[in-house]
Amino acid sequence: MATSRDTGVTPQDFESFDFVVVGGGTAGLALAARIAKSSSLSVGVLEAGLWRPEDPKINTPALIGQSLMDADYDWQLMTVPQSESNNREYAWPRGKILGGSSALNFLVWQRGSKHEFDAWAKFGNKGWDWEGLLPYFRHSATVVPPSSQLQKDNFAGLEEDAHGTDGPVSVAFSAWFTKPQQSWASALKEMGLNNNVDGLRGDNSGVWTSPATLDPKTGRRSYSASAHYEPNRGRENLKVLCGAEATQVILENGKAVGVKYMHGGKEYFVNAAKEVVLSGGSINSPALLELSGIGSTEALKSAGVVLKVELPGVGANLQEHLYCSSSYELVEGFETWCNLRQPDFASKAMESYNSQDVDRGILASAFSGFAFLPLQKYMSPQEIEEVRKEVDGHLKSGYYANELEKQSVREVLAQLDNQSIPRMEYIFAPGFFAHASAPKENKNYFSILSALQSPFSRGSIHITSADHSKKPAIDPRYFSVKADLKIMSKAMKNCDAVVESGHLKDLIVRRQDPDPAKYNSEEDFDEFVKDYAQTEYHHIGTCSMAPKSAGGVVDDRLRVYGVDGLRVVDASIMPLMPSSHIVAVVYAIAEKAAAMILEDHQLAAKY
Ligand SMILES: Cc1cc2nc3c(=O)[nH]c(=O)nc-3n(C[C@H](O)[C@H](O)[C@H](O)COP(=O)(O)OP(=O)(O)OC[C@H]3O[C@@H](n4cnc5c(N)ncnc54)[C@H](O)[C@@H]3O)c2cc1C
Repeated sequence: MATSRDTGVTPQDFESFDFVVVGGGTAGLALAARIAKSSSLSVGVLEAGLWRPEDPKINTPALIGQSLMDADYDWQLMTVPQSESNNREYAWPRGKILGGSSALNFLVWQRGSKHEFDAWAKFGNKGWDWEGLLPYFRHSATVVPPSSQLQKDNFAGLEEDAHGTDGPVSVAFSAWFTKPQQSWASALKEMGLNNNVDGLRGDNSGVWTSPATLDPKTGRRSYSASAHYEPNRGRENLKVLCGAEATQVILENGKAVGVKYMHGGKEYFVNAAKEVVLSGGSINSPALLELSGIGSTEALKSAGVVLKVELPGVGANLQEHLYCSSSYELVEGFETWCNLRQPDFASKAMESYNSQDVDRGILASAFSGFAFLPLQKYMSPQEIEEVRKEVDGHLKSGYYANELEKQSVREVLAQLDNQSIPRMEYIFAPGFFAHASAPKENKNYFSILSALQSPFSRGSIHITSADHSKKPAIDPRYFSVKADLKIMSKAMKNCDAVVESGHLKDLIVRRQDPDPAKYNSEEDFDEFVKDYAQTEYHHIGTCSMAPKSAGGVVDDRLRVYGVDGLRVVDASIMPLMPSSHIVAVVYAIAEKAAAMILEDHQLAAKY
């Protein structure tokens, strides 16, 4: 059973603040801490989950995945059946814990392509281009450069001027690598991918080694509870109430004046003298807006909620990366995360992890091998033309819910020939990371995860009832634009070409997934993807930042249209998916939002 610690705050001392932040997750804690550090304004954070600072499942990097869909840590959400994915319901894990999804995530630290952020600005969001976000990417983290050995052996690199040197989140490179990762990177380079020394400078194309949210001093995960809450716990003007689930934002005369919440089975109200900020994440922020009467007439009517502010974009423009895995059995002689399944190996690994050595070994490691490709690297011009045609058809057919959805899709189409913007990601997993079969005992594997970076499908999230305890209907409409399926299944098929290169061939016994006895043709691979693709946990867009007329929910200062004193600050405001893992983007959004909020109250952020 997971243990938790008390933040020392009760509903009785949580009655009124200048700012009430809903959600002590990635963005919520980063924002709250920056405001509290920079001013004397008071900030109260409501978090549904508990604070678990000593939990090894959270702190130990290589134990990722162990807390997913577990009620002690996770909201345990599922999608509705996905008709284009053989009616599967996908699990959508989300952190329900202080630190939110940054406590559960896979620690990867990336930023995407600068063109994608420039597109955010193009949609009408002043100051949200790459140059406008870069200072906040820097403020959010302290990035430790790799050792010269790591640079030499594992292609790890860093251009120091692009990175933060004194931000709250600790970012560093894993010190443990499995040898086949180097061979995999060499094979991809031989196939024509560029060797990108540092993929975090706005050009993320090619093969590179990614850093992770690791604290090299402790060997632990660095996340928003450890980076933002713990160092600021003593501040008089910052209070965090855990185990408190917000159920409604209360509006008076068009202004958000506070939040109703449940704690210990009782209902309470907390007053917000200046503003309420929703940081509940891409699923819960739109749901809370709808529970509060803010959303589309249709969605609120069918849930039985009285409409207070008509805002049709709430819950629309849902975008998600998906991935699907290929697994490969390795010949004898390599060490991988699979070894951690052996009790002797695992206990020795735990000893070195606890030993305080500089290099804490395998348990302090995270995913680090990445390749980002344009479609042109594995699809023919004719196949790319078919993608264009199909998406063009959807643009004309009424498939997309609003102008922003169309604009964001048109942007991807217009840039499809720009090969510096990746559309596919390959992740090297140093272990068994597949879903169609189980690993064989005492065998080692590596896996290649093929992840769709610029989905054309758009979905939605809406509440189904006025009762906050009922789960929302999550409908990403996976593969409703079939091009998304083709782009993924062709990328998976292309993995064969990668592993058959001279660099890897002799290291592999066989491909285990997709099973070569069953999956060979292009159609077989399509079926495999439909049956086994998984969420990459990167959900965005449901409270998009864009002009209201296009379907936006917040303006470019993240203020909710039609309500005073209410903002949304989390992953849900991204109008177009970046081609990267997104936690670094969420932290940058929170840092930029804190600076804007302080500015709006005639104050300046302190770094
Ligand atoms: C399993 C997993 C793996 C991932 N791997 C990576 C990765 O390796 N790299 C990467 O860059 N990204 C990764 N991501 C994505 C990234 O971590 C998230 O996109 C990001 O953390 C989201 O931040 P957020 O602030 O929007 O939401 P969250 O961090 O999820 O925060 C929302 C918080 O609000 C709380 N909350 C919600 N509703 C209420 C309510 N009504 N009342 C009170 N509290 C509420 C939640 O409990 C939560 O703490 C992963 C995500 C998951 C789940």
